[in-house]
Amino acid sequence: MDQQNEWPAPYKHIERNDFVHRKHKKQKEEDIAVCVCRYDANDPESACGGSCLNVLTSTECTPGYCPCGNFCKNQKFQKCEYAKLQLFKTEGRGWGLLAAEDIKAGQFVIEYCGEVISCQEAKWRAQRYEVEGLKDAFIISLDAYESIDATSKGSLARFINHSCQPNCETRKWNVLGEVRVGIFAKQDINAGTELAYDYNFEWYGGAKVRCLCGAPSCSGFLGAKSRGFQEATYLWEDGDTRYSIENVPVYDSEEDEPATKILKAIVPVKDEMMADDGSGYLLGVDGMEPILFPHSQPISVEPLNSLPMEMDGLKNEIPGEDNNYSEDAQQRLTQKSTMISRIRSNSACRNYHIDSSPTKNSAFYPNAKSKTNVRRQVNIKSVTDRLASEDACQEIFSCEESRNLAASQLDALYDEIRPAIEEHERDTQDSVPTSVAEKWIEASCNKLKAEFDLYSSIIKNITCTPRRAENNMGPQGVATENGIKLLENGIVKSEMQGVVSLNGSTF
Ligand SMILES: C[S@@+](CC[C@H](N)C(=O)[O-])C[C@H]1O[C@@H](n2cnc3c(N)ncnc32)[C@H](O)[C@@H]1O
Repeated sequence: MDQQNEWPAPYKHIERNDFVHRKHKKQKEEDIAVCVCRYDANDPESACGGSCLNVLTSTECTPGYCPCGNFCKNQKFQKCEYAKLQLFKTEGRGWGLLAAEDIKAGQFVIEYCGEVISCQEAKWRAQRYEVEGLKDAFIISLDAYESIDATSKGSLARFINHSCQPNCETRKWNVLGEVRVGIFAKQDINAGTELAYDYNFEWYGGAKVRCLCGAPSCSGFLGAKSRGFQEATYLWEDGDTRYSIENVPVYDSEEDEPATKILKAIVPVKDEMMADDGSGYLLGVDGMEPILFPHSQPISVEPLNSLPMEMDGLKNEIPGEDNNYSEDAQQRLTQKSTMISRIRSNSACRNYHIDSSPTKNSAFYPNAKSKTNVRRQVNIKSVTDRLASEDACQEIFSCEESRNLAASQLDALYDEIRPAIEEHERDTQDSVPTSVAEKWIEASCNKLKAEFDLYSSIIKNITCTPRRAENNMGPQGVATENGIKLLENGIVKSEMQGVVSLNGSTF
């Protein structure tokens, strides 16, 4: 067997993500989530087990802040608490990874490490790799804005193949303020079983690759449901037989199929794994426990269990069709008003997202319509022109003044915190410090309250105070230019009779 088949293509083994387009974030003290666990020597679960508040929100405890100190069990990414794993050569799917010990359902298996790059860079790289003829794709999506590329730097997780009936899954965790991707067991996995997860929605391979997972419900291609896959333009090359079905043993019936498949395993000893091949790359798995299997001895690999396929539940938040406003109305939006459109809490990160770029989504979903908060502006003067009561007009003007003040305070705050927002947009695009978000929320609430007071005052005074004489008003019952439609048959008609009808009562 030549060198190319004997070893995987060289790559640098890392156990921490390498940030290529930005710096690693420094977690701010105010953003550290501290749990309320207390270590109890008689109960190992007490030190940040399944009921730890941080575990429940997929957040690792921060060393030095966790009340359980060194007993804390919720620092698995940070401490690289991986399962024992074994690299092996599959039939037809290149290299794969198998469990070298029994793994429990839910157990953290390994982190998917690589270079953290922007999604744009991921697209470029995927195209470049395809042009360069790389058959294996190692880019997975981290979030809407970033991807992890394990092509030239990565952890052993880069060798985990895809299955449409996987025994593992990816989960995102917040570790010291950064989102990291872990491979977790979906079920109990016996030693010797190949590990696999469903690449759908994670897949950023440029090329369409026929799936050889062998599952009865196989979708046919890798990542057939993912975004990267749909954008790919791939021409199947005639000579490309690597992933052809012919290369895979076919069993006519269950009796024909051996209970365990003997596969060629690569069983490097630790020194070999860490050996520098002189090219600047380290082959294999430094930092791992020595592999259990003796050198060159064939190992038995259990086929993946045939479980019903579980579809990834990922929902793309593509704005829907529920926009009741006209194109004109949308165009009237100023950029600033749309900048302050949305603050959403991010349960995985416990931070807040201040969306200053409403058009951002469209870059990723070119066909998606952006959902903007269009609000009709009320022409206050046109309303007060219709009211005979000076007090009513004064009340509305005063509410309007408060609303304007709150709006300008929000604008000023935006200018003040824009550097922080923009820094985080560039860095993670996903979060800003809690203190910034809190200020923002407070100012937004003040503005909303002021708006509410203003509109309440308008409605109250329109319905409960006398109007000016009809010849001083616009078309009867309809204030066309301000978007408020006065009730034609109820209030106005009653008012002309000298009474105002409210909820069916006559005053
Ligand atoms: C993340 S790598 C996995 C490790 C890879 N097998 C190797 O040898 O380095 C993903 C690549 O493995 C191959 N692969 C993974 N799962 C596969 C499957 N179910 N069927 C066919 N090829 C698969 C594809 O070439 C894919 O681009």
